[in-house]
Amino acid sequence: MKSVIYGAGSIGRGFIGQLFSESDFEVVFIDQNKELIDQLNGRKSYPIRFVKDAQNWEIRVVHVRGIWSSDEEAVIDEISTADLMATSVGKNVLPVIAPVIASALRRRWKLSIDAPLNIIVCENMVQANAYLGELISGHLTASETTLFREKTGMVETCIGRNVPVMSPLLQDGDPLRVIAEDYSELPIDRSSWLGELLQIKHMVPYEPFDFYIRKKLFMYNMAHAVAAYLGDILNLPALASAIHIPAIRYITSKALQEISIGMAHEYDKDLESIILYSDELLYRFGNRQLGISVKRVAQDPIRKLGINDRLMGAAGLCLKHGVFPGHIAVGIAAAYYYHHATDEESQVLHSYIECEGIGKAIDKYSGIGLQHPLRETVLKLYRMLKDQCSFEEIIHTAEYEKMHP
Ligand SMILES: NC(=O)C1=CN([C@@H]2O[C@H](COP(=O)(O)OP(=O)(O)OC[C@H]3O[C@@H](n4cnc5c(N)ncnc54)[C@H](O)[C@@H]3O)[C@@H](O)[C@H]2O)C=CC1
Ligand SMILES: O=P(O)(O)OC[C@H]1O[C@](O)(CO)[C@@H](O)[C@@H]1O
Repeated sequence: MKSVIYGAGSIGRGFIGQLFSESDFEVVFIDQNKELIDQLNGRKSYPIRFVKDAQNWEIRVVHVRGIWSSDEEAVIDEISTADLMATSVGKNVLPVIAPVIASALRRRWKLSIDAPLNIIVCENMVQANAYLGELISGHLTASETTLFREKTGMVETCIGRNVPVMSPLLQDGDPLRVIAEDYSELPIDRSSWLGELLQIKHMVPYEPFDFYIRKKLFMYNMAHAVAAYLGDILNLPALASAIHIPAIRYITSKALQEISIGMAHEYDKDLESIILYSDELLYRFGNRQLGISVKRVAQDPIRKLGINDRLMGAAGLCLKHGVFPGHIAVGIAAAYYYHHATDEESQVLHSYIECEGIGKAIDKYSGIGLQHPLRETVLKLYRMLKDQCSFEEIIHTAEYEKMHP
């Protein structure tokens, strides 16, 4: 049985590749990084080093090879004959790979391969599966779109394992090595899987799935983002260092408390178990060995400030249930304040704020218009950050705003 993974980066190699390989699939990676592909083809295996507190241990992922994404004919050939597929390229890259997947599916139908192809879409986004499905349909005719719906499962998941961007230090002498957390569950939305489930190690089908995807994005990713944007203000390179700063830990844990209440109400879940998950997150964020950088977590602030993404999506859910998300608002203000020479989106955001002002920016990018209940709070907090107020003053304001929404 053959699996194809589009994207041989942190999650491709550091998570999905391992699970597919350990489930006895051959793993074919597609990536634009030619050097990486050549190395995978030369060695047919790679190491994953798991790090936890002071311990670490290594496994070897075997039965792998690679295809360079510019060799489009080979890519189409591999996808058209795959038994299972996943993507882990980043949300912004999905429009680039969609036409190639469409061509591969067309080839598959021409070859009369009748078995459904399930594509697990491993990107940090609510309904990334539907999004990629629409992008693919955009390259198919009406009758092909019908075939697409009948024969392709666009599978929704949420990735809980954290895998850093690999630096030479983390690679520790092997460019193929990936460092990872040992968290292994791969939850999927059962209703989006077509046909009989394949046996994939650690894959757990859930139905309904909404709770799981929102728990990941609005709790894990939201809290990670809050800590990262605040950590950047202190020029901290490592996320683990940020979360060990008492004021940042306090704001992040209060933001988690806000969304925990929102989530418990929205999904009629036991608050205690959600709070336990929040505590687990704060602990996991402190894993220094994992080498997660502030820059990686903070990257692409425009995407992360989107109305349904981790910050505004979480804030919206809180407001829906009568919880004023004053501490999540600190994260939103800090994301608008984020400005890095190497982060394109932060450059665009910064220029827009310079020209049009922060008021117009929060309306345009996060839908925080004149009537929005968070508007005054975000504006106030943003200005405080700009005036270099201390985190203690920011916390004081966030708490005042909570009491006087
Ligand atoms: N790293 C993590 O801990 C987690 C990441 N995710 C999500 O997983 C997805 C992938 O993230 P990472 O693996 O961290 O990113 P990454 O940057 O490490 O990997 C992406 C890979 O895709 C390749 N790529 C980019 N454009 C391509 C193209 N046009 N054709 C072929 N290959 C291309 C890159 O060369 C790279 O190897 C993202 O959507 C991310 O939000 C989700 C949860 C955890
Ligand atoms: O991958 P994105 O969407 O840029 O978001 C980064 C977040 O995703 C992760 O890679 C894990 O979900 C974290 O490092 C961080 O919280």
